[in-house]
Amino acid sequence: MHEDTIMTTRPFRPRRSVLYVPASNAKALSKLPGLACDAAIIDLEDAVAPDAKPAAREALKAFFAERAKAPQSGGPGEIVIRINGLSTEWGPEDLIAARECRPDAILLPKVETPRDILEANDTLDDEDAHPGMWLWAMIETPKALLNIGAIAELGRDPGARLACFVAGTNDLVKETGVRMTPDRRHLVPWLMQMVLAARAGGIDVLDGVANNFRDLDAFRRECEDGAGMGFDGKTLIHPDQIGPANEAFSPSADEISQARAIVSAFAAPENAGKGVLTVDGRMTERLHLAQAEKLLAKAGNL
Ligand SMILES: CC(C)(COP(=O)(O)OP(=O)(O)OC[C@H]1O[C@@H](n2cnc3c(N)ncnc32)[C@H](O)[C@@H]1OP(=O)(O)O)[C@@H](O)C(=O)NCCC(=O)NCCSC(=O)C[C@H](O)C(=O)O
Ligand SMILES: [Mg+2]
Repeated sequence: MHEDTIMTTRPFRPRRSVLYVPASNAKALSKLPGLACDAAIIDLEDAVAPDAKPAAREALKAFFAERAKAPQSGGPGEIVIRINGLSTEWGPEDLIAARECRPDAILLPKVETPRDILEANDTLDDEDAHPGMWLWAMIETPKALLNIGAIAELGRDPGARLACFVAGTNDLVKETGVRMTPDRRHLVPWLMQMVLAARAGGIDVLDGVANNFRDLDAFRRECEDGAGMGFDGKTLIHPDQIGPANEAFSPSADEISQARAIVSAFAAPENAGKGVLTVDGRMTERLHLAQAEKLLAKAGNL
C-alpha cells in the first residue's frame, strides 16, 4: 500500500491531548463539551469496577443517544470508546454496544496479536459499521511488545481499520515488574519500540498516562519527554493535564519559524534545482524541506 493512499483514507487528526473519562462517571462525562482536549476515550475497562460494568455500558449508550439528538459544538474532536477485552465476560457485548454508538474509534485493551484486531474488525464489518470507525490498540503487555511489528503492519491495510497505538504504562509496569521512576527510564525502550512500530505501520501513537495528576510540573516534563520521543500526543486522566499536553505536543514558535525559513530558502529563485542549502548555518536538504512542510501543515491544522 502506497503512503499517499494511506494518507487519503486516514486524514490527519490532532491527538495531542486524549482524556480518559470513566463511562460510569456521569459528572465527568457532562464536562466533555467544555474541555479543550483533542480527543476523549470513554472507558468501560479499568476505570469501571466489575459490578458497575453493565450500568456503565447503559450510561455510554445514553451519552451517545443524547449527542445524536443534540450535537455539541465544543469539546473533543474525536470520541473513542475503550471496551473490555474480547476474552472477558463483558467484551463481546461492549463491542456490539460500541459499534451502535458510532464513535470515531474503538480502543481495544491488551491487544497481543494481529488476530485481536482482526477479530474486532470482523464484528464491525459484519454489520456495515460506518467507514470512519477506526480501531485503536492498547500496547500494554509483554506479548504485545514481542509482536508489535506484525500488529503495526495492519496499519498499512486500510481494511483493518487500525489507526493508533496507545501505551498502557500502568499495565506494563504491572506485567513486567519494572519500577516506575520519574524519568520512566525502565519503560523508555518499550515506549520507543511503540513509536518505531507505529511509524513503520503509518499510524499514530499516544504516550501513557501520568497517575500523579496533581504534580503538573512533573507532568509538563513527562509531556516534553514524550514529544521528544516522537509520540503524537499523550493520554490523560484529569482535565488539568489538557493545557500542558496541548502545549508540549504542538510545534513551538521556534520550530515554526525555522520551518518557514527552510521553505522560503528552497522557494528562492537562486536556489531552484539545488539539493542542499545552508539555512541559519545548518546543512539543509530536501528531506528537511519535506519535514518542514509537514510541521507547517500540522501547525495549520491545530
Ligand atoms: C483521578 C480521578 C479519580 C480524580 O477525580 P477527582 O478526585 O474528582 O478530581 P478533581 O476533584 O480534581 O476533579 C475536578 C473536576 O474535574 C472533573 N474531572 C475529573 N476527572 C475528569 C475526567 N477524567 N474527565 C472529565 N472530568 C473530570 C471532576 O468531575 C471535577 O468536577 P467538579 O467537581 O465539577 O469541579 C479522576 O480524574 C478520574 O476518574 N480520571 C480518569 C480515570 C480513568 O479513566 N482511568 C482509566 C484510564 S488510565 C489506564 O487505564 C491507562 C492504561 O490502560 C494503563 O495500563 O496505563
Ligand atoms: Mg491498561
